[in-house]
Amino acid sequence: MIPPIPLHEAQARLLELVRQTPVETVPCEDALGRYLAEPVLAGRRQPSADLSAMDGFAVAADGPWRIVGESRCGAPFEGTLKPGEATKISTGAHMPVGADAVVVIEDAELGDANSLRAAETPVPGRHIRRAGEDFEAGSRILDAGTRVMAPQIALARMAGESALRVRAVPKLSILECGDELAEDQADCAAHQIPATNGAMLRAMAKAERVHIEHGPPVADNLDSLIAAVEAQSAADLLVFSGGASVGDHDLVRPALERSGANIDFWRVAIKPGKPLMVATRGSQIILGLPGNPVSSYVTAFLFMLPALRKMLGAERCIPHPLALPCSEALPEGGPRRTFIRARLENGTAVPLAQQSSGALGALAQTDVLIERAEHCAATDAGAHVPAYLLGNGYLA
Ligand SMILES: Nc1nc2c(c(=O)[nH]1)N[C@H]1C(S)=C(S)[C@@H](COP(=O)(O)OP(=O)(O)OC[C@H]3O[C@@H](n4cnc5c(N)ncnc54)[C@H](O)[C@@H]3O)O[C@H]1N2
Ligand code: MOO
Repeated sequence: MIPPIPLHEAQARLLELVRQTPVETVPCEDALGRYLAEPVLAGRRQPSADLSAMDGFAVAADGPWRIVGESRCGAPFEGTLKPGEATKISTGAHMPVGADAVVVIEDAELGDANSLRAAETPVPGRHIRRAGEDFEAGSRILDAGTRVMAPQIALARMAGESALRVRAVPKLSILECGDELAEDQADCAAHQIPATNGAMLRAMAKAERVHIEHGPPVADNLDSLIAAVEAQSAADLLVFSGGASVGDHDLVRPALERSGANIDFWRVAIKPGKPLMVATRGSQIILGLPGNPVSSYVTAFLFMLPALRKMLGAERCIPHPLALPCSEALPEGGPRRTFIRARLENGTAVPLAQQSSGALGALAQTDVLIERAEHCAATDAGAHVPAYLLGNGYLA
C-alpha cells in the first residue's frame, strides 16, 4: 500500500486539479461572499473635494471672522472666502475655496453682526478630509481574489461601481454513505445512527457561496454508489462522506474506479482524516472524506473548503494557523500531522480531554485546532503553537 502523503503536498495536488468557475458580472450585493475575478479601479475620486470632518465653521486666515454663508452636505458654499471670513459648515460638507481651518462648534463664540471668535485657535488643516485621501479616480481599490464582504460592497459603490466581476457559484453535491445511516434522526433503530455528516458538511460549505445538493444516505453497495456518482455528474465538486477506509464495506474507491473516475491520491498523513481520497471524473473533482464525524469535519476544513475557494477564485484558499499559547505541555509529534481539538480561554488554547475522531460532543466545544507537525519537538505549557481559528469564516 502506498504510504499516506504529507498534508501540504495533498492540498497542493488538490488545488492543482481544481478549475475556477467562469467569470460573471453581478450587482455588488450579489457578490457578497464571493471573490473578485478582476481588480476594481475607482471610477471617481473620494472625497471628490476637501471636506470638513466636524460641524462648526470653515474659516479663512486668523480671526475674528465674519460669517458670510453656509456650506452644507449637498449644497456647497459657492463663493470664495477672503481672509477674516467664515461660513457655517456641516460634517462632510465641502470646504469653501479660501478656507484653511475649521472652528468646531464647541469652540465657537458667536457675537453680534455675524461675528465669530474661537475659544481655541484653529490649526490649519485640522478637521479637514483632503480630496482623494480615501482613493483617487483610476486607482486600484480592490485586488482580484479579494473576498467581497460588507466593506468591499460599500467601497465598490463609493467608487461608482454598480456591478462586480466574480466567479459563478459552484455546484457542490454531498453524498453520505453507510448502511447504518438513518435519514430521519427521530426514527433511528438500535443498529443505526442518525446521518449527521451530510448536514455538518452542508453547514460548513455555507461559509462559501455555493449551490448545495444533499440527498438521502447511499447504501454500502457498489451499484447504489455507482448510480449516485452518475446522478451527480453535473456537480463541480462531489463530496463523499464515509466508506473511504479499507474495510470490506468501504466501497467508495471501487465505485469511483468503476465510474471511470481517476483516483489522484488516497490517504494523507494527518490525524484525524487519514483515509482522505481525491479523484477526478472529467472536470468534476471528487473528495472522499472519512466517515468518522471529526475526521469528516477536519478534512472538509483542510480540503473541501479550500477546493470551493479555488473554484470561486479566492486569492488564499488554504487556512493558515495563528500562533497561540497552549495551556498544556504537548508531546513530540508522531508520523501523522495531528489536529488537536481545543477551546479558547482568554487567548490561550486549552486542549479538550476527548480527542476521539468519533466524538461530536468535543467537536462542538472546539474553538481552535492545534496543529502538531509530523515529528515536531515536544512543547512546554505556555509555549506558542500553530492553531486554526474555526469561527472566522474558517480562514485565520
Ligand atoms: N484497518 C483499518 N481500519 C481503519 C483505518 C485503517 O487505516 N485501517 N482507518 C480508520 C480511520 S483513521 C478512519 S477515519 C475510519 C474511516 O472510515 P470510513 O471512511 O470507511 O468511514 P465508515 O467506516 O463509513 O464510518 C466510520 C464511522 O463514522 C460513522 N459515520 C459514517 N458516516 C456517517 C455520517 N454520514 N454521519 C454520522 N456518522 C457517520 C460510521 O457509522 C462509523 O462509526 O476508518 C478507520 N478504520
Ligand atoms: O484518521 Mo481517522 O480520521 O484518525 O479517525
